[in-house]
Amino acid sequence: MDEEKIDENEWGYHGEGNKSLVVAHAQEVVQLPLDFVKQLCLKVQSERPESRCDKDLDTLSGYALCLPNLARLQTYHFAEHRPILCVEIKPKCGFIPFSSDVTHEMKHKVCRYCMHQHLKVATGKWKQISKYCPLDLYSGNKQRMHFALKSLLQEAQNNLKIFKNGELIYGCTDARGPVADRRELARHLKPFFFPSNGLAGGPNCTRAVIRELVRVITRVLLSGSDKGRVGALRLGPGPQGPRVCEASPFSRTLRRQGKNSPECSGLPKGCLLYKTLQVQMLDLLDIEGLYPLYRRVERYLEEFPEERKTLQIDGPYDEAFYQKLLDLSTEDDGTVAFALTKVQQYRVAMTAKDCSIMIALSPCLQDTRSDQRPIVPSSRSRFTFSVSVLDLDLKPYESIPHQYKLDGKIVNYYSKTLHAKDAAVMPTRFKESEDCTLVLHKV
Ligand SMILES: O=P(O)(O)O[C@@H]1[C@@H](OP(=O)(O)O)[C@H](OP(=O)(O)O)[C@H](O)[C@H](OP(=O)(O)O)[C@H]1OP(=O)(O)O
Ligand SMILES: Nc1ncnc2c1ncn2[C@@H]1O[C@H](COP(=O)(O)OP(=O)(O)OP(=O)(O)O)[C@@H](O)[C@H]1O
Repeated sequence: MDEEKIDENEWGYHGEGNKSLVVAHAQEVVQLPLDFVKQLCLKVQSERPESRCDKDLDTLSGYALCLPNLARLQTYHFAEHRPILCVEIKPKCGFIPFSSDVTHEMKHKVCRYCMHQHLKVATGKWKQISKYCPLDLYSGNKQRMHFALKSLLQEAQNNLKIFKNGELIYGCTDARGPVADRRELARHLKPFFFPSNGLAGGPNCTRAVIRELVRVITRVLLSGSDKGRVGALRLGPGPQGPRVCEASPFSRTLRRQGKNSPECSGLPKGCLLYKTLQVQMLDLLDIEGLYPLYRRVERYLEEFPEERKTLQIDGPYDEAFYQKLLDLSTEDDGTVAFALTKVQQYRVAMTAKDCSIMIALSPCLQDTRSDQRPIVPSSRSRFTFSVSVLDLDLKPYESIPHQYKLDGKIVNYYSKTLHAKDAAVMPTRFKESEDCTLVLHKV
């Protein structure tokens, strides 16, 4: 920061430990010298993935967000000398739309993530289709959750990153490939999960280590107390819409085995996944039902542009804004007020559909008690952990038309791909039946 401009009044006492005194900046946003920003840009340029380099850092504003490093443990700030593992998951939308405004039948069967995969591969964003399905992760069923996490480990895309002591050791920077392979990952993880035994290397070791990681992450994701205000956003007695996505390889395998649908355990109410899903489900109408309401607000704003502030389109996202989110009625009375409430709820839901969960784990000593801090056990180890949510800046009002177009594109492309696949299978079927006919001919 520019020394001359640093003002002590913008800083406040935060706390202190044995060695450090911690002060926090009054704003979130901090001011930076322009030269520093320019130099920083040059320094990090070579490390940026090619696919992101079309975007330049804003070197002229001189402002930046100052955030805690969530790859570090958030419950135990002064234990930084202990090794820290951090798993970042971007789970995406965990439910299938239940709105009656949905016109594409496919959207009631296959989740958006699984459909979107086909478009992403076709456009070269990723190389191959992932077996990950958010509905498996959000199912609360351990078997399904393990499958979802293993699928993320196979094909991380931008949905999984793993950091060791703050440094990225596993994940994808872009379609050109992963940062490391599973064997290398297991080598990094082994001291965390098998600290004192000489587990031999090789594929069995890799499998054992990955299994431990998957189990620990599942336990953490299912943990949590039922505190916090998100409880107020509960959408009724239980989850709505289908609980299984027809495209998930997990449910497809079960169907092939004659089991209709996998067991749905449901998520414990206090856990972060449950809370995230509740917020995502504020998207009550789906983009198809929402878009005409957005148009209504737009028409109103065209006529009364000065109202933009009163309607809190660009914030402030304060108590009054929060209170409006609680009105879950879907009965349209034709007013701008109704349309605006649904638009704002949609923006909040979209934010929750795109946020990331950071799970930081640090091995703890055998005598650490779980009433001192949250602890998750693995077979041979115990970890103290913290869970944080990242990327919660509200999705802009202006992105709604883009959402509407993208939705149509995703569904149409998916339907077209399925159709093409069916058509490709058909001639084979005819061929098979012709072969059969030949066998049955009289001789
Ligand atoms: O629309 P989606 O589902 O593709 O989500 C976008 C993300 O793509 P993903 O599917 O996760 O690979 C996309 O992620 P990437 O930049 O592709 O890693 C962004 O998070 C984007 O948000 P924003 O527009 O930058 O605020 C996200 O856009 P929003 O739809 O959340 O606005
Ligand atoms: N406070 C933080 N602590 C640790 N890592 C962070 C923090 N904020 C961001 N990151 C890292 O930087 C990445 C990008 O951050 P973020 O998702 O907030 O950017 P974004 O531009 O909003 O991305 P997108 O729009 O693609 O979701 C995250 O995936 C995470 O790995």
